Amino acid sequence: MVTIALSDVGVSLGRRPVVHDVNAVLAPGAVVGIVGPNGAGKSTLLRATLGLVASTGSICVDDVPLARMARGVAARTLAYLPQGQTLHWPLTVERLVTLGRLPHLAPMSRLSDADAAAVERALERAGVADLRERIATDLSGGERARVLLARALAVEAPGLLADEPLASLDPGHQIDVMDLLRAEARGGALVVTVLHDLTMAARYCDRVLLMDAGTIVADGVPLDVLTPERLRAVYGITATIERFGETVTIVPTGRAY
Ligand SMILES: Nc1ncnc2c1ncn2[C@@H]1O[C@H](COP(=O)(O)OP(=O)(O)OP(=O)(O)O)[C@@H](O)[C@H]1O
Repeated sequence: MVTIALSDVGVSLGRRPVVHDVNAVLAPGAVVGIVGPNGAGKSTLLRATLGLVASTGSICVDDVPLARMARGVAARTLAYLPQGQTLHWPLTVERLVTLGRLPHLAPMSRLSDADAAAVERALERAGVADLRERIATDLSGGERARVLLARALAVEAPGLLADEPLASLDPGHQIDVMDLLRAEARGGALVVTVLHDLTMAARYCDRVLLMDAGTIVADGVPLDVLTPERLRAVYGITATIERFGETVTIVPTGRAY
């Protein structure tokens, strides 16, 4: 289990402040969605939380300042699925997913049976076991996205930070991935995921952080956060929000000018 505490987090890129005044405690056992318009700072916040970009304020992972954690420990604790990653090396899917075990390996050591079993579980859970012999650079965008998710799952970290895991996926695979993220959380993991699909955020997230202009402007259960007024103010859209029993649908209907 892992808890991430963000206090007054800020990030500047190229001298531009792109994230500021972010405060949140992210506890295990939940799917936390980060939503907000393009350029709001979602990916940058995720990258700062992983120590991939320099930040101000404080980021603690289980009460340990991220800056003081050894890289290997951080990499075993927080798995990362980056946004739209391009693949350059013609590796087989199985080898690519095996790279997810790197944080667990001592230098020059071989994969253990436990590593191989973790890779197998990740291939199965991401639904890409049948692609294992394929060259990853030859895959379609959606297939590649699921393979990269499998690589992140292979880490078997207590925290999973996923940046737009639904991009390129067809509706069935979107549901599969969100079901999988929810299952991870129900198993005790902390799952933090950037999403653009507000219906998926409302249906699958236990908590939603709505970002605008570099900071969190609302934080809570999805339907408390994703109100028509906020969607108008933050995204500049009108939207219908409907509930059918347990099922929620948020459909953007137009621009609100
Ligand atoms: N290297 C950089 N130098 C300067 N500004 C940058 C740099 N990288 C990103 N930015 C800016 O930081 C802001 C936040 O970018 P970020 O990628 O975090 O947004 P996002 O909310 O994830 O957006 P999207 O939904 O489009 O993926 C944007 O305005 C972006 O142009």
